[in-house]
Amino acid sequence: MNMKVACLQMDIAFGDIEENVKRAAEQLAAVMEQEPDVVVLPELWTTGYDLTRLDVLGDVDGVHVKGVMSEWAKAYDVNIVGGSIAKRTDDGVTNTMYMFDRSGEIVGEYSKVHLFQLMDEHKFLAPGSDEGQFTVDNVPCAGFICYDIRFPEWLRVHTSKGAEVLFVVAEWPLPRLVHWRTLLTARAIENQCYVVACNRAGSDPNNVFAGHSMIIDPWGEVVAEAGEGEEMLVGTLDFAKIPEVRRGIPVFEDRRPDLYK
Ligand SMILES: O=C(O)CCC(=O)C(=O)O
Repeated sequence: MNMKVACLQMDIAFGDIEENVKRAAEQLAAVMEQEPDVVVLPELWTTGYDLTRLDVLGDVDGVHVKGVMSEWAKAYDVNIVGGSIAKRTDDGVTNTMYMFDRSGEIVGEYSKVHLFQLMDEHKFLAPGSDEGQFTVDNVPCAGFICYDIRFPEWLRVHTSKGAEVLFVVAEWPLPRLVHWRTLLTARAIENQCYVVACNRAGSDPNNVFAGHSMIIDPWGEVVAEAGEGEEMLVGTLDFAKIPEVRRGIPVFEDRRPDLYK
């Protein structure tokens, strides 16, 4: 079985939700000509890192943007891994990913559990505590947000439970591009699964972002990689590769959970 995935590596207008919804809608319409099964958006794609204004910009219970993405999924008959948005509740603002199936139903929700202190996330966001497991056309998947990829044990929790595709959405800065590429590749190799990573392009008042969205196979080979600018990255996952790689090097059988979790 194959699955065609598309990452919308968009530039994000700082704090301008209306403009960002318009930009995403345009990229989505354009990429649908390639008939992907799944479309992935970047982290905080409606607001960017406008952290000091998230108490105002945050989407109350995610209702507005959930509605927009649900309509897109239905209209295009496509699964959507909805990047993340600032979700506002009485308990604070979370950096939250919503996943939709082709009928526009929400099939998953995940709030970033590792907040990135270097960019002050811990001062403005509340951490999540739930796992981001979901299925796309019956394939078990999991969602992660940016800094999460520095915590291999968190991704392993999900692959141990069967995830075959790890979707990563990010606003990863350019100065650490080498970490982005290396960590994503390592996560694919050690988990012997696909990694689909959608980063943003462009800059905000504090950072220049790396782009370089990537699709990596279970052997660690790059299926597709974007450049630094705005781009729609499309690639095909071939699920026959997962058992092939796992048969060759049976990492999951050889683990010693009696010594470590
Ligand atoms: O870990 C990094 O270097 C980048 C993380 C990040 O930018 C984020 O989590 O938003």
